[in-house]
Amino acid sequence: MYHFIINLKARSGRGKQIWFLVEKTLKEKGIPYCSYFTKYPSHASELAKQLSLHTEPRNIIAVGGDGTVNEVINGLIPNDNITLGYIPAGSSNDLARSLSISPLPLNALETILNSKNILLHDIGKLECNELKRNFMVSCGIGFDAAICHEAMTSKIKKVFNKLKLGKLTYVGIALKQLLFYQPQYGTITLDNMKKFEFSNILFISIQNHKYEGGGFMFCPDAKAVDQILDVCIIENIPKLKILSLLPSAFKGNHIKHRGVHVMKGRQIEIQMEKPLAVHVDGEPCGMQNSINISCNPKKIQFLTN
Ligand SMILES: Nc1ncnc2c1ncn2[C@@H]1O[C@H](COP(=O)(O)OP(=O)(O)OP(=O)(O)O)[C@@H](O)[C@H]1O
Repeated sequence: MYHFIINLKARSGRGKQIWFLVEKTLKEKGIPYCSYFTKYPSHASELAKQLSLHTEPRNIIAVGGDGTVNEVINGLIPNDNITLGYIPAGSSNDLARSLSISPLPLNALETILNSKNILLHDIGKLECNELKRNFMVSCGIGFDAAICHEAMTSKIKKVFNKLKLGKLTYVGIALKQLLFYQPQYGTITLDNMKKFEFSNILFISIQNHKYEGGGFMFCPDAKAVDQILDVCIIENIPKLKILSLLPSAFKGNHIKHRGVHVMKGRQIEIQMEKPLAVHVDGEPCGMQNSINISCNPKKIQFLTN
């Protein structure tokens, strides 16, 4: 049985059009399904939790953006009876990009209905004080998270999304953040062994997948099945140079630049001088100066081609 958790508000309402198409096809094909609509932020977590408490096999399909999938995996209790599928309906869709899930909803639906392979997908885990949040794609601290924080409350994002210009909002917010952002001293410790110090960190991104932030290939070598996290640190680069560096990250060519460091680890500990914005899968997680990141030992079964 397919259980769809749908965020109709994703991409400023585009989720609604996408669900209309998907539901029409399910009805035409006579496929049994249940649908649940998110009514408020974090509702997807509650729905996923309730669905995963049952013992019979269930396919839980998230329809929305990366934020919706994030909420689903934060509620889901992974077990052998649960498989997760995804129909992208967001504005950045980094999960779909990384897993080569079609941006066309009916193609993504076909993949789910005809799925022959189950991918055992890693789940990243961010911990700081009381806070514990899982992630599918990435988490980050600094400049990139500050953009997520601002985008979440941006009225312009809603307008631009409706005009199918959602990415322009992020460009505008990124330019503004870059202008005022103060790079900071911080340390990163890998696997409780290797400690690195950086004097002027712009941001640190910790990733399961190679893409994040709407198509930036910050960690070209990341794989979401190896229980290893890839880390990209951008430090000590003049602001004007950042402007030329970021476009090169769409193809992963940023890693050749001085000031870009890519590393891997199973246990990542980050200490910053002052609290900075933190995100998981683009969802804000407050201001923190000390975070720990690792992979959950339990993976999630993901429906793929
Ligand atoms: N009914 C609702 N009303 C208001 N907000 C909601 C509702 N349902 C879910 N949300 C919130 O919508 C937010 C954004 O969802 P999502 O990330 O799926 O879409 P997006 O931002 O358009 O896409 P992307 O993350 O790919 O850019 C999430 O933070 C979630 O908590």
